[in-house]
Amino acid sequence: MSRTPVNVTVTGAAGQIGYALLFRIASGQLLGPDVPVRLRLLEITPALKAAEGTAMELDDSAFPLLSGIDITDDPNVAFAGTNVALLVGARPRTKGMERGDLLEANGGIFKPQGKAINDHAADDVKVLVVGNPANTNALIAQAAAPDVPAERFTAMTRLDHNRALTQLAKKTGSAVSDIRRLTIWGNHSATQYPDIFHAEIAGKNAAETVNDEAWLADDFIPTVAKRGAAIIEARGASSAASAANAAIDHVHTWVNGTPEGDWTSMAVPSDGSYGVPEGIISSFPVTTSGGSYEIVQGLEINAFSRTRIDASVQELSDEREAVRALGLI
Ligand SMILES: NC(=O)c1ccc[n+]([C@@H]2O[C@H](COP(=O)([O-])OP(=O)(O)OC[C@H]3O[C@@H](n4cnc5c(N)ncnc54)[C@H](O)[C@@H]3O)[C@@H](O)[C@H]2O)c1
Ligand SMILES: O=C(O)C[C@H](O)C(=O)O
Repeated sequence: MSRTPVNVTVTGAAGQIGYALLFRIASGQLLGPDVPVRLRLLEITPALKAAEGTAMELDDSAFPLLSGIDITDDPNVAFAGTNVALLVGARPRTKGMERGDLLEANGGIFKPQGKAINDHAADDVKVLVVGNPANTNALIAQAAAPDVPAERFTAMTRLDHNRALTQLAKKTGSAVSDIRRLTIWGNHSATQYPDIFHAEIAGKNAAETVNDEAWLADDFIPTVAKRGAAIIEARGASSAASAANAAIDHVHTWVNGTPEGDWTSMAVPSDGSYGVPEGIISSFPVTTSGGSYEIVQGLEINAFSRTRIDASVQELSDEREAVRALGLI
């Protein structure tokens, strides 16, 4: 291994997603088959032993690209020199918890982590927030890191993007690899809007190919938007391997670029594009190149899409107001 290892921090490393994610990072699927990685695992103190168990299994896998593993319950240590930060650990909603309680509990996690990233991460740090509510958790972390360029803080809607690809492929009898330019707009929540009006299937417009607005409104959109809840209902636990897969996809695309003529979906700080209020972390169509991303510009938004984008963006604005009122941003 001649290259300096890339430091990758994973929070919530002993959780379900962590277990599905770490082995794929160590095998080179996150950054590439020639990029050595050093893993930093952050957990809460009671879960350190479980994280150590996972680290033992990582050792036992003898991954040629894995140059070392550090385990800690201190964010300042976990984010020291980190190049890629995957913020997975979060406080789940429990019975009787109001939305405000959930945001406040997560503020207690993401604010100090944002500050630790601000104070200790490498200059080129890229942050992906997976832990829910992902968009607003990313906003909280970003607000606590004024010295890090805001655009380095992103949240994950790639799982929604991948879910939408498969639903559309099934409906049209095509392969997921035939589909390009699909977009998830807004929040990683049930208000998200999977948009196929600019998508193409084997070069033909997807909405025209489907030609079934009732299916779009009553089947496709709710199936994608409520898929997380459907998985919880079926498994008794939230999606883990598919979420880890999407996290790998998100960072891999961010670092290595989108294919020519295609784009992906990432929740990123809005620059005001498409009427989305500046600063909220909302999902957009983005292209990536050379380790940076750009929001795709100039798409025509029809009335069907406008209503749905606005509804999801309104939810994000409300979440921003709620965390502002709690003093979290
Ligand atoms: N954005 C998405 O598409 C998406 C998809 C699936 C799941 N999720 C979310 O990802 C999160 C993790 O899911 P999971 O199934 O791995 O949950 P999990 O409960 O199995 O694991 C979470 C882990 O985070 C740890 N943790 C809690 N607070 C922490 C802190 N302050 N610092 C470090 N670690 C901490 C816990 O100890 C636990 O090990 C959840 O919020 C879930 O809702 C998001
Ligand atoms: O953890 C959840 O609430 C669901 C998760 O965000 C998912 O989309 O699978």
